[in-house]
Amino acid sequence: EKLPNITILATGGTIAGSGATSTTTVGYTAATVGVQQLINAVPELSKISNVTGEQVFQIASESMTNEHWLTLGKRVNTLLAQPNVDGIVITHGTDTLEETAYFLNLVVKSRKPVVLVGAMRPGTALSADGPINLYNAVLIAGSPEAVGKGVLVALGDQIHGARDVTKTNTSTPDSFKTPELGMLGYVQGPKAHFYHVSTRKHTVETEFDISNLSALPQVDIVYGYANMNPVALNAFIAAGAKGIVHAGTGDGSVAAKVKPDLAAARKNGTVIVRASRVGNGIVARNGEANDDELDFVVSDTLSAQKARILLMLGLTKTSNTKELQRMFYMY
Ligand SMILES: NC(=O)C[C@H](N)C(=O)O
Repeated sequence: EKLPNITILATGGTIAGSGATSTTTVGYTAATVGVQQLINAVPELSKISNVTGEQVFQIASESMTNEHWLTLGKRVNTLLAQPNVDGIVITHGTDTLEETAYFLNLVVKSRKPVVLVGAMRPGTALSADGPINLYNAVLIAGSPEAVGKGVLVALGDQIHGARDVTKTNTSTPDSFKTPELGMLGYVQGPKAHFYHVSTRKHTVETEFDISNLSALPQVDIVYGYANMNPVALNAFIAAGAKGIVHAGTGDGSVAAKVKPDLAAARKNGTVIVRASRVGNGIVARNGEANDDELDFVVSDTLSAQKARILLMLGLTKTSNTKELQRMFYMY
């Protein structure tokens, strides 16, 4: 039987981290180990695939930028256009892994599997989770069942979809979950078992094209809380934000002290997306604010950090808020 050809793109993170002792599970250094060493640590990979490694970046994922995303997205598209590449695995820090996954879910132009993988413990730790997670990710990326399912995330023997997965715990190994909307499946056997797919469009079905982009429009997030004031919002506007995601309290509610400035920002041309800090549920259009009158967009169920990504990509196509709202209900 012919083994699938999988390219591992390494970007850093804890999966490439090392600590002082085997019990160092916090306070280690992320992004120290190179891609070949990650591959060598899992000799079982050669039984399930022909793996090739490529070091794209070597960073902790809290330092991920829009420019990193454009570089990574273009590299993924170039590789997947080659007939001798069957799938891609991306090793990544877990802090922004869900954001990179969702970005790629919207801009990868291929049905071939793309699987992001990270670890909550550095490779030097007792029960390091990186090696088994990497093995699972390569297995998924080489599975015919993973074709056409959008960008996937592999941690803890589970398969998650890029749109809905999120990091839910600062430090425990079971941190990655898809609350409420549900994960896609398991790795067991060793085999990828799928049970769910998202109904939202992704990869080859989207209207986004990054091939000629060297930057993305500036979009920032303002966070809602009791006693909130409009200082951060206005600072972002003054710094040139083309879009603002308002991570509001509850169903995306906006404090009375902030609403006039948010409305003014929209009148002056900034696109406003109302999201929620809650983490689950739909932000109701014309619920906690009169979005039709204020000309705001709602995030649907996207978290603020993912709404930021969709708004940036949406703004590369249009600044029409009806069109942008359509995208938030489509992706
Ligand atoms: N577990 C991790 O990977 C956390 C690390 N700070 C990162 O995102 O790069």
